[in-house]
Amino acid sequence: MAKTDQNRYRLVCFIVSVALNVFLIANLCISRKPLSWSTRAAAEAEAVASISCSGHGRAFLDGLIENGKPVCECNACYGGPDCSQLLPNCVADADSGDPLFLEPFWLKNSGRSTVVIPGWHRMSYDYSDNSYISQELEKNIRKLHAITKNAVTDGRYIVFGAGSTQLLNAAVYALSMNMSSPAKVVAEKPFYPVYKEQTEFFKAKLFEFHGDASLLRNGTSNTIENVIEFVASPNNPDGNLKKAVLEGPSVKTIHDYAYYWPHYTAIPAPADEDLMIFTMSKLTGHAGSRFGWAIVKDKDVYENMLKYKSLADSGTSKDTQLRALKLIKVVLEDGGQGIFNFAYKTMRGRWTKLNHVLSLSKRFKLQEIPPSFCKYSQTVRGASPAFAWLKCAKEEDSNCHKVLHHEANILGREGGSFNAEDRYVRLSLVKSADDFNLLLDRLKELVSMEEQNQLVISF
Ligand SMILES: Cc1ncc(COP(=O)(O)O)c(C=O)c1O
Repeated sequence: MAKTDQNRYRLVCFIVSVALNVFLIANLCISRKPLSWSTRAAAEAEAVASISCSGHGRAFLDGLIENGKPVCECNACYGGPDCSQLLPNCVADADSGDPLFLEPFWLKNSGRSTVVIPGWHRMSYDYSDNSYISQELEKNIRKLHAITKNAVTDGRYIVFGAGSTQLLNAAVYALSMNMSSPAKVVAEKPFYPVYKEQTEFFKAKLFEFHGDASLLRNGTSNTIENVIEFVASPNNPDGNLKKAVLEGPSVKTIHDYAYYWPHYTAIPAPADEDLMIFTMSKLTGHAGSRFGWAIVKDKDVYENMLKYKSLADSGTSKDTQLRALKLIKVVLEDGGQGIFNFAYKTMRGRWTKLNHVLSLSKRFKLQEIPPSFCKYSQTVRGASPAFAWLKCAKEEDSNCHKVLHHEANILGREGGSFNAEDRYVRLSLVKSADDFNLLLDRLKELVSMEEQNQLVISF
């Protein structure tokens, strides 16, 4: 190389190296820039998180304050200032479907899932496109279904609701608006009680609750007109994957997919129905945030649901939408692996333990759900339902809820609430570990009493 070329080469190297150093130092300075207005919020959040409630409760920023500190809110059956005391003779409450089993996942992922909401955040009724819906959230919901392989969203409209509860009724309104006579709203038993309760409570000229769908199926064909059928799959209470029992030109179906997540069921294929409803409550466990969404094929139905939403509450809270966006982004970060593995392992573990305890009983029978192939995990998966649908097998135990309550201090939900026989009782498996462990202990005692009684009889 000639001397002048060598000098030119050295000069270029020198300039590149100086530029690189300037860039790196500038970057370092920017990333080290101290936070300003958000530090106070972060300090408050960390202070409340550091309050110890013995692992049996939690203190919250908006909880009651005593001696200048938020107080511990204890899990059921625990008390005392730090929730360390187990309360004697406390009822094992397995009634509600409060999905607190997911709380440990979010405690472990506090950093990734925290949102800071400044006082000026989205004060308007609308987003800048004059809608009530965050486009970014809608985009991420579509991605979520694509990675989970549980629903088709291409070419569909999405409506947000205050939980899926609100969307269930919005869907009944929207579907019944174009029917020639009041819609008969039905569901095959056993069904989620809110379908009946809500339809009857919001009584309108457009629709009425008509009971069990299978009774209509068995009737004459002209009764299957202007019908709206609710189908929950997996079903609440029994965890079965279900299809509509009615079909025909004037039958509309609302597919409630609250539990169609890898936590609770194998995903056999993406759902591809005209009207599908999902909820954050059972996906991330944030029932308190009240966020659900409907995926709708028909434009008129979508617009009627939007109209319902606009008149009911002028759109879903922007704070809720921001939180939902953050949580869904955490789910998406690792393709769902983190939350879906945690949730499936927890639910599967609970189901296995429950089966083990009840396999020793002749008096109580659990529903059977066979293993099946899951498109999400690409494996065959054993059952992991959200609820146990327990049957009292003995003739005289005709009210299973009463049997559990009187003999074992367990609170379930009567079969009758689901339009089924009271010989069945639903036990929630999605609550906190404290709730589940107490339920399991009480069932163990009940089954061991059965074994002792049998020993006495055989002597
Ligand atoms: C089958 C079913 N659908 C809908 C809901 C309502 O959920 P949310 O209003 O919290 O979205 C529930 C809640 O338990 C449910 O079990």
